[in-house]
Amino acid sequence: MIEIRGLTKRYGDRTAVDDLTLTVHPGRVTGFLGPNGAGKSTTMRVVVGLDRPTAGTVRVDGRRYADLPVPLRAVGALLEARSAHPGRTARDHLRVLASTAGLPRSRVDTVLELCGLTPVADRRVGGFSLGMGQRLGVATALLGDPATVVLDEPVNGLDPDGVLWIRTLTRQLAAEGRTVLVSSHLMSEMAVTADHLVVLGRGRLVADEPTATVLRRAGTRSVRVRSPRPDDLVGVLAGDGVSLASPERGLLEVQGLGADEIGDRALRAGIPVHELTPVSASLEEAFMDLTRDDREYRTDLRQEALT
Ligand SMILES: Nc1ncnc2c1ncn2[C@@H]1O[C@H](COP(=O)(O)OP(=O)(O)OP(=O)(O)O)[C@@H](O)[C@H]1O
Repeated sequence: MIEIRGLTKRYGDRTAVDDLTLTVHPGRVTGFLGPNGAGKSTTMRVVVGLDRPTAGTVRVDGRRYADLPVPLRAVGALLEARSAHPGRTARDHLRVLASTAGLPRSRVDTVLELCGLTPVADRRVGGFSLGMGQRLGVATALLGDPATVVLDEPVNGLDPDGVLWIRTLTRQLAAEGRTVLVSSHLMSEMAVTADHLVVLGRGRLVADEPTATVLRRAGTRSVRVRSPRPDDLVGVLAGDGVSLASPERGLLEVQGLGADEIGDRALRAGIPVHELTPVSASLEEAFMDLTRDDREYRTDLRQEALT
């Protein structure tokens, strides 16, 4: 379990993480979402002891990172910075780490196999593709058979097979009862991988809830209604909690009422309706809504949303 309490991290006058309180529970995959610069990597670096908090505490299985007897056994991490020496083979890289941490040598073969690296285990890391490097990073994270696994953007650089592999692996790790925190800036990926979502915006917690709840909320956003008597329709629909917009004459976008209620009210008032269409938000739109006020690089995100 990861317990983050009142975590603030500042770099000079820039606040990367702002009073974050969060518990990441075992037995499920927690997706850590947020636009670029939201503070995900910083939080993860603090969790694994690579950065010191400006304020607040982080505990893994009830202990501060510095107090963990064998950190690699407690928490394994894939972070953005590559640390493998390019001249070493994957197997040697893992062997050195295992012997430094006092881990059994047998773990090296186990994680090579788990990460699909057995066929390339004796190749130099310098010649690895981005995807193979990413797999080696995951192998390194799992070397200590840790109860907590932290993966920062693990699908970056992976081909579709690799993406599927990460999805299956993270779910398997969670099913084994581990605590699994996986960051991404893509809601669509997290929606199919994570049981629970934590969303950051500008270093602050924006959402912390089951993926199913986010998806349900993203379900139906508004209803498009076409009528030759839009003004009369506005009269019967307007009210508390209802918002109405008319992007063109004869067309209303209604939020706060379901299609059935709108149809019933129109019928009672004898107003003809020519179209009644519930409009769903895409997952990316739901995510954009959650973080609307918290985006640091708006144009970047728009471009991503289009791809
Ligand atoms: N070492 C550092 N020195 C100065 N500023 C930093 C440092 N690391 C992060 N920041 C700043 O802190 C903020 C949060 O960055 P962070 O990398 O944690 O965000 P992120 O959510 O992981 O985004 P990304 O997906 O782009 O990595 C950003 O504004 C970033 O520029």
